[in-house]
Amino acid sequence: MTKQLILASSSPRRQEILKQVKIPFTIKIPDVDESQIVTDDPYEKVEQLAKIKGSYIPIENDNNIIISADTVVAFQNKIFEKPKDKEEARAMIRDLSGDVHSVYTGVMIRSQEKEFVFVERTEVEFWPLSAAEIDSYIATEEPYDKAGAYGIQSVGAMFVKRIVGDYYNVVGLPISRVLRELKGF
Ligand SMILES: Cc1cn([C@H]2C[C@H](O)[C@@H](COP(=O)(O)OP(=O)(O)OP(=O)(O)O)O2)c(=O)[nH]c1=O
Repeated sequence: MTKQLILASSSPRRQEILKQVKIPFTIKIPDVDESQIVTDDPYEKVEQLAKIKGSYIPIENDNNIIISADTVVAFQNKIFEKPKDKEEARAMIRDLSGDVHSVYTGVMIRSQEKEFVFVERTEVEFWPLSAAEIDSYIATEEPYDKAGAYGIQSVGAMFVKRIVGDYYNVVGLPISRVLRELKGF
């Protein structure tokens, strides 16, 4: 029997990535309070949030497979989620400027029989950025619905000098690992 994939995410980027690999899926949006996870460890944070999001969606039959994810940016000992305003976005990009940070995405894959959770990390290096570059970027809509206040897939691409790891992990869904793990379901 064919499996029915359900993406438990409101993120348009995660939807786009899954569409790109031409797997049919439906969307259900988890309504969870992300602030309930209080930890200084980015790995633990995305792992736990992916689990909470994935567990929120009910499994209706044994064909259902649910995929959920959570992404954060980690720089030194700080975790950057979505900036709440312009000042926070500016502070995040300033911190990331001229330095290397990590992007962590936690993923949960869940069926009636089993569940599997994993975390991927991608290293991203930013060019040193001028105050004018940062100001013109935070004046756009782009930073505000993205962890770390930038989108590598959009205008934020101009900040990126180098990455090590899966590009799609930065955008919010490490698709090649997801596809590999799905074979076990
Ligand atoms: C670093 C980075 C993050 N992001 C996005 C991916 C995620 O959508 C978002 C991090 O927020 P998340 O809380 O992981 O996800 P979400 O709230 O957008 O969606 P949902 O919880 O419903 O699944 O940041 C980019 O689009 N590009 C980037 O370069």
